[in-house]
Amino acid sequence: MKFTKMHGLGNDYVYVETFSQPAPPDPSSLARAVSDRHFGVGSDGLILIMPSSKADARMRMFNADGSEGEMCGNGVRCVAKYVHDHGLARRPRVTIETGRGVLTLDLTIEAGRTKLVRVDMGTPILDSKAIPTTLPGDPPIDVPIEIGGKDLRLTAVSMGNPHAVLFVDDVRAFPLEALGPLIERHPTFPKRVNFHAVQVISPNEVRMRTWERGSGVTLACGTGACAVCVAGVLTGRTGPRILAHLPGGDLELEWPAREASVLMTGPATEVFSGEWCGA
Ligand SMILES: N[C@H](CCC[C@H](N)C(=O)O)C(=O)O
Repeated sequence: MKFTKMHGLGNDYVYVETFSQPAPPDPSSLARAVSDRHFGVGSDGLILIMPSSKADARMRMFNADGSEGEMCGNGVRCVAKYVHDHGLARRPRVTIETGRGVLTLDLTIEAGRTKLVRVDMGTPILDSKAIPTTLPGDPPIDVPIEIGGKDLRLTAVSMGNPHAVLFVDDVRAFPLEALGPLIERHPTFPKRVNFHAVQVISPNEVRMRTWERGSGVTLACGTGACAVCVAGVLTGRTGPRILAHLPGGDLELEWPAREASVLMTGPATEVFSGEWCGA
C-alpha cells in the first residue's frame, strides 16, 4: 500500500489514495498502526483520499486511536494539494467531499505545486444537540463547569466535528496534558470533544493550543482554529477576522456574519511517500 506523508502546520497524517489502489479493509486499525511514532510511520492519524460521485475527491479521516472524525481542516487542505499536485484535478479550485458536506478550496500554486489553500469550511453548527453537548445554550457560551477540580468556562461549537473553547490569560501556562483528556471524555460531550485553550492578544490575533479527540496534543487544528474564530465573535472577544498562532504555525480565519461560512487559509506540505508493508 502506497502512502504519502503530509502536514498542515505540523498536524501530520498518513495519506492513502484509493483512486489507483484498493481501499484498506480496516482503516481504523491501520490508523492505529501507521500513527505509532516508534512502531509505525508516525502521525496524528490516517486520511483516505477516495473517489467521489459529487466532488473531485472524498476525504475520510481517522485519529491515532482509530476513531473516525467527521472533518479535518488541516487534512482537507492537504487533500486538495494532493488532488491538484498529483494530477487528479489540475485546477486552482477543487471540491472535496467530507463529513461536513462538499467543501470548495482555492489553491495558491507556485511552480506547479500547491503552497497555500483557502477553504470555505461551511457554517458553524451552533445547536447544542447537534454539536453535541449537554451544556446549556445554542450555542453554549462561556458556560461554567468544573472539570478536574478547575472552574472552566466553555464555549462549544461544531465545524462538522465538536469543539470546546476556553479563553485563558496565559495559554503557555495552561495544563493542557492534564486537563485535555478529562475535557475530551467529560460526559457533557457524548461524542467526546476537541479542546482548545486560547489567549486573546488583540481583537484580531490569538494564540491557541489544542488537545484533539482521539489524538491528544497536536501542533495545529484547522477546524479548531475555525471554532476559536467563531467563539471569539460569539463572546465579543475578537472581531470577524483573526490571525491564529498555533504551535506549528499560523492560520488566517474569517467569519464575516452569523449565517456565513468560516473561511480558513493556511499552508499544506508534502514531506515524503513510501510503501506500508503491513507490519
Ligand atoms: N486536526 C484536525 C481536526 C481533527 C479532529 C479530530 N481529532 C476529531 O476527532 O474531530 C483539523 O485540522 O481540523
